Amino acid sequence: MLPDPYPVKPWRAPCRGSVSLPGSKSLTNRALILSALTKGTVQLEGALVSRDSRLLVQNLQALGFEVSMDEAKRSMVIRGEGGSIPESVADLFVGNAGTAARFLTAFVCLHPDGRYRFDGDEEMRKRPMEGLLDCLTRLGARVAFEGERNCFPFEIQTTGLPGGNWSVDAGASSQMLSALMMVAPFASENVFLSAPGVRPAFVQMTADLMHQYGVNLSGTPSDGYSIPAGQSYSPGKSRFPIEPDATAASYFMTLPLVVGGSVLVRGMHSGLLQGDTAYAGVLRDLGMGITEKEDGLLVEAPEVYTAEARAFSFRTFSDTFLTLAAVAPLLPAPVTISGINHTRYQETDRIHAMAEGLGRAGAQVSTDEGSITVGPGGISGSPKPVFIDSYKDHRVAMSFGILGCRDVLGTGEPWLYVRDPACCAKTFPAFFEELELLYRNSHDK
Ligand SMILES: O=C(O)C1=C[C@@H](OP(=O)(O)O)[C@@H](O)[C@H](O)C1
Ligand SMILES: C=C(OP(=O)(O)O)C(=O)O
Repeated sequence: MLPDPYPVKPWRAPCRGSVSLPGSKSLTNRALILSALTKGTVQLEGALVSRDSRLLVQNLQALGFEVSMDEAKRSMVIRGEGGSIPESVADLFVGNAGTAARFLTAFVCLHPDGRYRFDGDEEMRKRPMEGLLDCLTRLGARVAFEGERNCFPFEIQTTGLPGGNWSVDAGASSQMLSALMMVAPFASENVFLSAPGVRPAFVQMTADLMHQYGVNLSGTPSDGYSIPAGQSYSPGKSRFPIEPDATAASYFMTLPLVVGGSVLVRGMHSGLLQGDTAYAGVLRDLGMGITEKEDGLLVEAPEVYTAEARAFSFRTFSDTFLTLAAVAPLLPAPVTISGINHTRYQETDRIHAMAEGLGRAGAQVSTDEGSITVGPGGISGSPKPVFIDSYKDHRVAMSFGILGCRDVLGTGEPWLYVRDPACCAKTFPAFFEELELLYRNSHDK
């Protein structure tokens, strides 16, 4: 059990060594859905074992699928039902997992005569579902809301999916489009699916993974996709490897900026399916050394950072904006991060959470609806401890966990405390343990 609040240990030595990452959340949860739609058994290797993937596994089990998990081996075995959903009635709980919420809502609609009740955490009850529910309703589903309209909890009555033109307003979350793409091959006729203005990165990942599972679709995130009916999913091999999580990588890639030295982030490279690999480009722009090695990405602190104001759009890899925002006060000039208005409706209002935490740490921060600007300085050697509220958001906790590694007091004594560090369990249960391991490795003489 981690202490709460968690005192982050400041580093007295430059970083050295390597780190291994958990499996990608986005790929694990997509592969679980696609595997459940195959006609055979698929074993996922290197899968993410965390709250978000467990929720998807438990819900698939509640829907009658055979799914087993070997946590130590990071392996999951799923028996697909070829596009059928065994149970016609189930009670599903999606926690605060956006992927589970959106993917499963579309997935259950494959049942020709189903009735499913959905609920989630209090925070999930506020997250956007409207575009997806509107589209599914137009396709024949009926939704009864227990509380606020277009929010969890609700009961959805399903009738199977007709083909034709499907369009979805996925501006609030690209997961709504991904959810519909994955079930579209089982519609009764060919589907043309469009979502004008969608953020493309995770949609491209969905298309790529569908290809890897043997399904034909043509198009692009911005133009829409044609998805022929009558296809079936099969990865063409019984073991399917899951990439390491590129968003999780961002924390350790940023560590040398805070403490100096270098780190090898195992398994990371620019050719992964995950759009969040683009974060490496931001670090490179800031002057960090990024070298592709055979076994991962070597990230090195530069001697000096460019002392000019910087502006970055994080629109297509916004899960990593928190990582940069947290350490921005340590840079010599202001940093503006834009394109992130949608993150106000994720695990928490992320722009607010980051601004509030950085303010507590003494940083100069300004925000508007879709951006945050963080000035240099302000993280001074005040002996007063800084307590960071995680807002139950794993990425807030992990980002500030990296900032706390800077030895601002010059004594090695903790100055930054992360409240509710256990919220990392959403995607990276061992985050603080991995950070401590790297600390020990770097401080070993
Ligand atoms: O499809 C996915 O796996 C994801 C899409 C993104 O969500 P939004 O499209 O809601 O921004 C991202 O923030 C989330 O962590 C994972
Ligand atoms: C936005 C995120 O998660 P979710 O899948 O719940 O949308 C995230 O992991 O940063």
